[in-house]
Amino acid sequence: MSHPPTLHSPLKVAVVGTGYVGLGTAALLAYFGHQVVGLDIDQDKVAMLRRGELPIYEPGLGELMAVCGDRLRWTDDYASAIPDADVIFICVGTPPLPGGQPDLRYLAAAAQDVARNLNGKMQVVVNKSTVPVGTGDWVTRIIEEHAPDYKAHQYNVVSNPEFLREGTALFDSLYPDRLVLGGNNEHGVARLLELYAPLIEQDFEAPAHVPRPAGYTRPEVVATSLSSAEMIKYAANAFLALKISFANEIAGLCERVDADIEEVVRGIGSDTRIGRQFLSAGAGWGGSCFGKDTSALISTGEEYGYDMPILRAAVTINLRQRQLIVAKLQKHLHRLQGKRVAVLGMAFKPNTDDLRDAPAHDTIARLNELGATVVAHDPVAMERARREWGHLKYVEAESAGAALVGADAVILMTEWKQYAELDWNEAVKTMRQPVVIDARNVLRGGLPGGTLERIGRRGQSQPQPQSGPALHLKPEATK
Ligand SMILES: NC(=O)c1ccc[n+]([C@@H]2O[C@H](COP(=O)([O-])OP(=O)(O)OC[C@H]3O[C@@H](n4cnc5c(N)ncnc54)[C@H](O)[C@@H]3O)[C@@H](O)[C@H]2O)c1
Ligand SMILES: O=c1ccn([C@@H]2O[C@H](COP(=O)(O)OP(=O)(O)O[C@H]3O[C@H](CO)[C@@H](O)[C@H](O)[C@H]3O)[C@@H](O)[C@H]2O)c(=O)[nH]1
Repeated sequence: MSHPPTLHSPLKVAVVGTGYVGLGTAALLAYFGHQVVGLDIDQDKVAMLRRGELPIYEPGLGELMAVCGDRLRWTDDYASAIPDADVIFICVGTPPLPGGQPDLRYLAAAAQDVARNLNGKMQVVVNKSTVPVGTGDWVTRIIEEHAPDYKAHQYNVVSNPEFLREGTALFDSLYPDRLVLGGNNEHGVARLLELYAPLIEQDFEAPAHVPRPAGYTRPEVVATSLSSAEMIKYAANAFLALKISFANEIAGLCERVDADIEEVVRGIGSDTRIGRQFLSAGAGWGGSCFGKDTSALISTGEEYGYDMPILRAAVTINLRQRQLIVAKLQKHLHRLQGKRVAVLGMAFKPNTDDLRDAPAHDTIARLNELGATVVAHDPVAMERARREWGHLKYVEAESAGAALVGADAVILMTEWKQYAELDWNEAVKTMRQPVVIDARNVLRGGLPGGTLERIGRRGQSQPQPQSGPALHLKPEATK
């Protein structure tokens, strides 16, 4: 493991909320040499972190934290974290309310507790949570109301939205495309530039387990107004979600006209104006952000009497995509009552145990409704599913191979590397009916002795003779 940089002016940082974003922020800043305290009201989380355990599965994060030593500590006590901090990041959750708007109660509570513990000496409050435009000003007002030593304009909140992806949080944090800093608090923005200097200059030794990619130089610093920074975060996620829905819509047409979405995407994505990323057709997007943030943007539009038809369509296509998976199953198995269906992958994407808005949830729920017996497996999310998916009926499988034994069909829901690397030609021989629904377009080639359905690609509706071409991996699936 490599060593962190020697900072000329380490700052004291408090990170409020130790979810994916809070942990990523705390680890990054401590790695850069700052003194960081992570604060959470969830005492179990704090106890785990103090024991050196991670409450989430995020590759490489534990290793990075381990080299930070006593530059990184954890607390549930605002009074021990806030008064000493030069910079305070708010990273609490903003989950969706039933109407689509974000629930800002955690943010309000955190802002009040931060305010009550400020020391009146030019501390900088930074919002990293994803919030609707105008929220930063609202947080400033909360601080004005609750900070005992408030001085006019001193605490104007700075917005520093986060763009990390779960599963690759460290890579995204160490080598970001851009750093967005929004606000009219000159002192605050200057402090953030100082805090992020190692990142902006790329003046740190890359950790051995997250090497700097070839050709990467430094992030672009995008300085904006507070409102623009808040809007950038939503617009970025909405655009990525839109790209995926576009690919899925075209994939549906490909199936009907006998074209192949993978070839089409390669063809359009090689145009640099379009780009190849986020055009993988499949079960659609899930996770804690895309669904929540597209809904939040649509509901902000509604607040202003402004319709957002493109975004509404992206959401509709995403829902349709989830239904498509079971429809493909019905095409081969017809009535699903009493059929045994293996589901490989529960998390919303590989390399995370996050189950929020995972497409697998809706698939299992629908299979439950239709009376199928579900056998499910995930390399890391099984335990979390036990806690969070108690309302679903499924049998846990010990391994992917075990899930397939005696099954009438298998749905590959999450493109975990180990699923792609299964010896599929052998595995399907253990099934009662060798029907494979590849909902992430990971498997290539034919499936001798089996029936393969994919998204937007020519499938293989009948078992092929054993002499047919064997399956091999899509190259990206092994990265
Ligand atoms: N998950 C991601 O990949 C990601 C990426 C970019 C941005 N975001 C945004 O960042 C924010 C945080 O997301 P997350 O996924 O890290 O959330 P999370 O739900 O994983 O974690 C939030 C944490 O905040 C804590 N918390 C709640 N109220 C608190 C309070 N008053 N004081 C202290 N701690 C409190 C919770 O106990 C929890 O540990 C959200 O707005 C999200 O949209 C998330
Ligand atoms: O071509 C693609 C790419 C992704 N997905 C799906 O889209 C979802 C989201 O994937 P990804 O964006 O990789 O993960 P997140 O961790 O949700 O990250 C998104 O949401 C975060 C929270 O706001 C942002 O910070 C990130 O920049 C943004 O990429 C997952 O279900 C993926 O399976 C596809 O279906 N096709």
